[in-house]
Amino acid sequence: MTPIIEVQRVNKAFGGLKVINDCSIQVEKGSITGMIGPNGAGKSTLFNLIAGALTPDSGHILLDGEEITALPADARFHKGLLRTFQIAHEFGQMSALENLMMVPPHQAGERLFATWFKPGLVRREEDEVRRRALEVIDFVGLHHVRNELAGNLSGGQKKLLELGRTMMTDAKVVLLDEIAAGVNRTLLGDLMGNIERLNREMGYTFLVIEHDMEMIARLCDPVIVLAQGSVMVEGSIDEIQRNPEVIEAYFGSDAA
Ligand SMILES: Nc1ncnc2c1ncn2[C@@H]1O[C@H](COP(=O)(O)OP(=O)(O)OP(=O)(O)O)[C@@H](O)[C@H]1O
Repeated sequence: MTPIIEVQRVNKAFGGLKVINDCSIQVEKGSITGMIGPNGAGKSTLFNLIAGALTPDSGHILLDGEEITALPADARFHKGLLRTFQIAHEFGQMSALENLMMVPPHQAGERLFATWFKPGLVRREEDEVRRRALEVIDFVGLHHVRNELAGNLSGGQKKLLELGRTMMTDAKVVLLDEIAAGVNRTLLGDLMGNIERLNREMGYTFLVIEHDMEMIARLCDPVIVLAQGSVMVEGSIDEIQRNPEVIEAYFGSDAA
């Protein structure tokens, strides 16, 4: 196994409340790893620690073998670790396509001197960004609404657009936080299909927090179950669903 994310014996408390408890996980490069657990288990806190929105009290976090524990979120982003919905939300008054074109950092068009002295270069880069944005909008199935204002898209279409914005970056690892919430089943099917394709065809690794078990079952292997801030079990969805400890944690002792 080649881990792309490693969380090593991480602890995090808020005031007196210990939320992450000597927690260690590994996410294998090229996997779609799921993370589930009862409410309050610490899933979002762990995501915040991995993405850099929070700093651990102790322990280490590695990306592709490199220690990132002390790096701020934007430095982690530039290393290819991306949390969806971390990029600013869509610009409602711009079209879906323009929203994708806004994503690439350091566009030459934004550099004043480049605009003055190298207009040809700026135009070429803009053409390239536009070509890529058109490819991406096809990929996420939003070609038919590419010229609609992003603010007029449905909630599910906005999530597809967000996934598209992820693809405009050079992300290697994407943290998906409860993306199924509020998305209708048809669009959710599209979203899952696109995540699978990004994984298979473009080598993205995903770490997914999700309450929607259908989505976990279709996409994720392995699945990590977090309880009280540390890993309770890890395995395939079938192993997880048969595990008496997991059943107990979710449904109480009566169900075990
Ligand atoms: N900034 C904070 N300050 C104080 N307590 C916090 C903070 N963030 C989270 N907590 C507490 O930490 C615990 C774990 O929260 P967290 O959101 O990580 O759990 P979760 O597994 O993501 O839960 P859910 O499935 O309900 O989203 C909860 O008891 C929560 O109240």
